[in-house]
Amino acid sequence: MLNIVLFGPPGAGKGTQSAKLIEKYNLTHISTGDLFRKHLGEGTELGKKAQTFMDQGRLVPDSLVIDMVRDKIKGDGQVNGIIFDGFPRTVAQAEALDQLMSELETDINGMVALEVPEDELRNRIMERGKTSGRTDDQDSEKVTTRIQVYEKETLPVAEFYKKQDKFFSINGVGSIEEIFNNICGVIDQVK
Ligand SMILES: Nc1ncnc2c1ncn2[C@@H]1O[C@H](COP(=O)(O)OP(=O)(O)OP(=O)(O)O)[C@@H](O)[C@H]1O
Ligand SMILES: Nc1ncnc2c1ncn2[C@@H]1O[C@H](COP(=O)(O)O)[C@@H](O)[C@H]1O
Repeated sequence: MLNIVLFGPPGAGKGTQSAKLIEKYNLTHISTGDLFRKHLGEGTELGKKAQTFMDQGRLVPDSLVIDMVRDKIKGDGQVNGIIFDGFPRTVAQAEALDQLMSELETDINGMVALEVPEDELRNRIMERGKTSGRTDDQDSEKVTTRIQVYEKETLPVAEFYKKQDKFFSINGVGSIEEIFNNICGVIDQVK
């Protein structure tokens, strides 16, 4: 299996690049944000529990996220590999993912981090908010909270993968194609 964590702040381009990567490498896409939005749309209990946190731009509690990812992976059955997008977002989630990978007798090949300056992130998110229907995209204060939460709670996850020699940084500014080619360069190295 080829398992990649696509990492970066809100608006860095993880979803955009994931769509291209799953096609090229025949992988499964697990975006915890997309999964929560699906639960929200279907009005499930999990969706209701996640909504308050998502509306405020805060992280959904680890136990809910980890159980959802475990169910998704086990439910998907045999796959070629997985692109994780927006997960893990805390060190506890990263530890749980390692545990999950070992249960499946596989491992994370690498983390690819998209680096994008804050001004550019804000522009991208506010632009996306015009059409995404995401309430957390349309309010500048919520965007600020999401970026602060990323810096405080999520950036330490990069250290977790650096310690395992699995961290690769990519410039996330430029054309989508150019960034894609650079990510593929890393994946071809770790696969
Ligand atoms: N290289 C790029 N240059 C300019 N805009 C981009 C680039 N890549 C993606 N975008 C745009 O920026 C916005 C955010 O991209 P995307 O949704 O892929 O980010 P994300 O990291 O998945 O965000 P989030 O974590 O908030 O869901 C989208 O509107 C997308 O079209
Ligand atoms: N891995 C996650 N941990 C906690 N909370 C999460 C996680 N993934 C998504 N969320 C919640 O959903 C929104 C939107 O996520 P995007 O990745 O930006 O689509 C996020 O702000 C959290 O509230």
